[in-house]
Amino acid sequence: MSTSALRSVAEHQQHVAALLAARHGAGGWPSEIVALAEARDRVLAEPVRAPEPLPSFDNSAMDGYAVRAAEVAGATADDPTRLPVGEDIPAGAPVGELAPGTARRIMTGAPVPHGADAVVEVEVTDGGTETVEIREGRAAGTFVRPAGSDVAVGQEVLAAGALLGPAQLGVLTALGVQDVVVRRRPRVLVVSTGSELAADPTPGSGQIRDANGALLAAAAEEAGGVAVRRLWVEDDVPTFLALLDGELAAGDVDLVLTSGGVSAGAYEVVKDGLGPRGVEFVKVALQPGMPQGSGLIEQTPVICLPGNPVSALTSWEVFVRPALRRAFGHPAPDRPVVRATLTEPLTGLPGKRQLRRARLDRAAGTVAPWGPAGSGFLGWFAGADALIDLPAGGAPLAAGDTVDAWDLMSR
Ligand SMILES: Nc1nc2c(c(=O)[nH]1)N[C@H]1C(S)=C(S)[C@@H](COP(=O)(O)OP(=O)(O)OC[C@H]3O[C@@H](n4cnc5c(N)ncnc54)[C@H](O)[C@@H]3O)O[C@H]1N2
Ligand code: MOO
Repeated sequence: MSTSALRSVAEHQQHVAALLAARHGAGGWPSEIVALAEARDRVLAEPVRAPEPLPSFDNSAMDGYAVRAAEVAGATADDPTRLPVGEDIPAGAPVGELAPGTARRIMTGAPVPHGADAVVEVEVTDGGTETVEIREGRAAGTFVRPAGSDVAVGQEVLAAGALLGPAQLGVLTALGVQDVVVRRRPRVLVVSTGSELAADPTPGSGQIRDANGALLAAAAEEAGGVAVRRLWVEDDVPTFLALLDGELAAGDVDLVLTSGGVSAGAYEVVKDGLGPRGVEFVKVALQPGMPQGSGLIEQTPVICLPGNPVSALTSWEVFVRPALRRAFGHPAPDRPVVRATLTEPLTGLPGKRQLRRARLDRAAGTVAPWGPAGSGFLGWFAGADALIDLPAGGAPLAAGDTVDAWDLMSR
């Protein structure tokens, strides 16, 4: 096939993205309520407003003495102010009172007593427990963290679309939020095709294990989805279609991901089975990942990836992962792309964009190609952590030239 007949990577990306974006129609991606403890890495479907202020009471920012600022205003090292010390206020103590003309020892995070309006840090005192010598004045408000000074009650603390990571789960816990409305995780059905795939852990002659099922299920989960089921089917069109129709009847799948059976051979079960049902099979100007299929079966997006495991995983990264994450509203759908310096010469392909497995040295800003370009080298992929993105037709690159690299360690 001449390269001019190939679909561009960008065009196929748009095609897959449109199919996934339309999955739930005008109503948008469905949401569900989950307990905060289950909400890590989920995407908020609705904003969260603070049900209470944070901090919830005025508290001390320092270990020191709660005082009335006016009473210590003139204190200096040469002319300190001496005050009697009342009851200690450790963190966890209830809010109390500060009698006029006194100070109370107070610890970081402990409630500032009524009457006090400043905290003098222990370092500018003599640390006394009966009486205290204050050696520097402090303006009203000093070292007091007022209630609501971080988050005001009713404030939108997190917007719809926020990803719930450590800081977000922390603030929601601090505010007493117990459950959140999040986008439902996309449900991915992973179907590996090929009569060479062994059901048994010890493959017979000519048989192999289902690497694609494992890597695509893991990829779906890494992207924020759920691999609802992982199936294998032999190269038999009626069996394949019966399996698919049965699975889709349940109506609980957002995306069917097949691998294998899409190229030019005699037993192309996916292409032969789904082509007549309206799924489009094209060749994309990409290596690895040239043969691709995409379409709808029973309103469910079906993306058909090539069988070579390196091709399947690269195709996932290029076409499916960003589109799926965009569809359910993930705020960071794309892998970060870094500009890095090649450690050795590299030449792309005349008519295809090429994604080469590579290792990034993030500190040095360098990238080393990792293994051969062919799509049969899954072992090399397993040792890589980046993909060098070589545009089609690129001139030979020398060590020291810069390239774009997709950082597969960053989400
Ligand atoms: N005459 C041509 N042959 C091929 C072409 C072509 O244009 N003309 N394209 C090549 C390219 S590029 C790719 S990529 C592959 C895609 O082939 P299929 O999608 O049809 O995949 P299969 O033939 O079923 O398998 C290819 C390869 O991958 C292994 N495989 C398949 N499934 C799994 C799995 N679940 N786990 C592990 N390995 C798997 C399979 O055994 C084959 O070795 O076609 C080229 N050929
Ligand atoms: O497109 Mo195939 O993925 O080059 O090996």
